[in-house]
Amino acid sequence: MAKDPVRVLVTGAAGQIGYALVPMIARGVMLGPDQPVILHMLDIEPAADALNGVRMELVDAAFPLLRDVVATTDVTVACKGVNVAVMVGGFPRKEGMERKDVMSKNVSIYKAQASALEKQAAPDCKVLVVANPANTNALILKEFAPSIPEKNITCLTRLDHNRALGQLSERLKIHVSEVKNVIIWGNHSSTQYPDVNHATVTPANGEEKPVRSVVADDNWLNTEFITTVQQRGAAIIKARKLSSALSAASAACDHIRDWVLGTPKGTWVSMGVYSDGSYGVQPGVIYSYPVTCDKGQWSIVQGLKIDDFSRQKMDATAKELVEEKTLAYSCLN
Ligand SMILES: NC(=O)c1ccc[n+]([C@@H]2O[C@H](COP(=O)([O-])OP(=O)(O)OC[C@H]3O[C@@H](n4cnc5c(N)ncnc54)[C@H](O)[C@@H]3O)[C@@H](O)[C@H]2O)c1
Ligand SMILES: O=C(O)C[C@H](O)C(=O)O
Repeated sequence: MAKDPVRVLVTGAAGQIGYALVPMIARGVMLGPDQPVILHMLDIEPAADALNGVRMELVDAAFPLLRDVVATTDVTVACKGVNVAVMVGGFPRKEGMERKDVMSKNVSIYKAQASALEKQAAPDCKVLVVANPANTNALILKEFAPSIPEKNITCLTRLDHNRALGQLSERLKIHVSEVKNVIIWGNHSSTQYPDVNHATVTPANGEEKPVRSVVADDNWLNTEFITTVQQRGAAIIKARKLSSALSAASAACDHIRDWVLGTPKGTWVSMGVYSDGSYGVQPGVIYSYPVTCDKGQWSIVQGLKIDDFSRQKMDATAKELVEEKTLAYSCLN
């Protein structure tokens, strides 16, 4: 018997990420090849024509899984009954801008959209915030939508996680699927800490080994690898004059797919989630942790050994998140 369709909201759907993301969702990349979807697309009035163009292309693409499309500039209509909300709408960083520069514009959007989601979305709606500053936008959304369970509000650090896997696979000249269990700790910003201390490499038909021993270059792992992953967003902006879009859309699909359908046994992924104090991170910020997912619920991987190098980097990114939170509230006053 065919499954009931799932309603997926994409805000900022007329933008770059939106344009890459909606066909992926309509093809089953996010929720599976047997899961029909109804796409809800929201953008603002100046982008209404472009949004209608995207809607027309979705019709023209004749996706078998796509049951309906709602394309609107009305946030109440957009959020009605949605089961998954991917919040991409906002203003992206341009070359030369720091992420803090987009803070004031974007946190006010997330405060306003929090109440629409709270009132209109399905009670079990899973929310993924992509727009920057992603962790702090997600925190504002959580704080202004108190009836949405906090476990249902997350932000995207899967792109950073995938970038770390990509760097290791390039360095080792192996396929990316042979590397797993990197961790992105903290903020989706240049203070994030990409940690390889628990990551492993498993060659086809080979034995699983720690990434550190296979790379055999601690200096590279502790310096260039980290800064390359931290600065990758800026490098893409410099090269494209636009921020990353196809990789962000793909990572958003990975994030929701693993959350809904589960992570493979023995594998964790990185997600920005509301801190419960795990690993000495203060509660009250959305911090990226290693998580496993089962039956639609994520859990933080516990008990990993943290050395002094990691501790200092995990604390630095937590400190930035606390500062961002203060700055966000000052922008809202
Ligand atoms: N977390 C990540 O890994 C990650 C990666 C890449 C980009 N981003 C962020 O994602 C966001 C989107 O990037 P993009 O390149 O698609 O930008 P974009 O400018 O191409 O698209 C953003 C869209 O949002 C719309 N928008 C603005 N205000 C809105 C509102 N109040 N409601 C609904 N829609 C609204 C705009 O009209 C535009 O169509 C940016 O904030 C960017 O920095 C995050
Ligand atoms: O860094 C940015 O502003 C863009 C985005 O968050 C990215 O990581 O590519």
